[in-house]
Amino acid sequence: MALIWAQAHDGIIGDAGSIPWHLPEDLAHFKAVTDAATVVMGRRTWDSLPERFRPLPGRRNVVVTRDAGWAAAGAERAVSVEKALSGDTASTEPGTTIWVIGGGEVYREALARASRLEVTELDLAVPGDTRAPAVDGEWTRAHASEWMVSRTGIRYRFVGYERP
Ligand SMILES: CCc1nc(N)nc(N)c1OCCCOc1ncccc1N1CCC(C(F)(F)F)CC1
Repeated sequence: MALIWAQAHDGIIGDAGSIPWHLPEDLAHFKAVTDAATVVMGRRTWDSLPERFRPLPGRRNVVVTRDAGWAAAGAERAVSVEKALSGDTASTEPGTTIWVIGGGEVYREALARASRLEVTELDLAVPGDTRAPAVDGEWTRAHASEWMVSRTGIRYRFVGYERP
């Protein structure tokens, strides 16, 4: 299973339930990487999705929430990341990756079982209340693009990590 996120300086990924920047190139990257896969997200991330992307088109959407009464059109519910990964969700066709797409709590819960990280790094300092999980020494960097400049002027790059 893999995690994908976009972070500014200090690992900031969100502020008050939304992403405090607009980086169109990252949306395109996210769309391309997670296309046709199964995505697992926390309920707050589900709520943060723009209406037209709820559910994320062309993907199985699994929402992690302890609220047994929660339901939403286009979403499957799981009580934990563990259950989301081991339930019938995991029966997605072999070879398709399960992508954990946010937010902070779900990343932390999923990291221990992840073998791949796709991180968009933004050269941007913004205030935020949510941080990406720490990427420690167990991870090796599998790829890193050169720094690019977004049409919005933000410098960014795509970095991938792997571990056995
Ligand atoms: C893109 C934001 C993003 N970037 C990376 N690298 N990793 C993520 N985990 C991630 O957060 C996905 C869930 C939040 O997503 C959005 N939050 C606010 C506005 C828009 C979105 N997107 C736009 C693209 C859309 C499509 F279906 F086209 F992919 C899905 C919803």
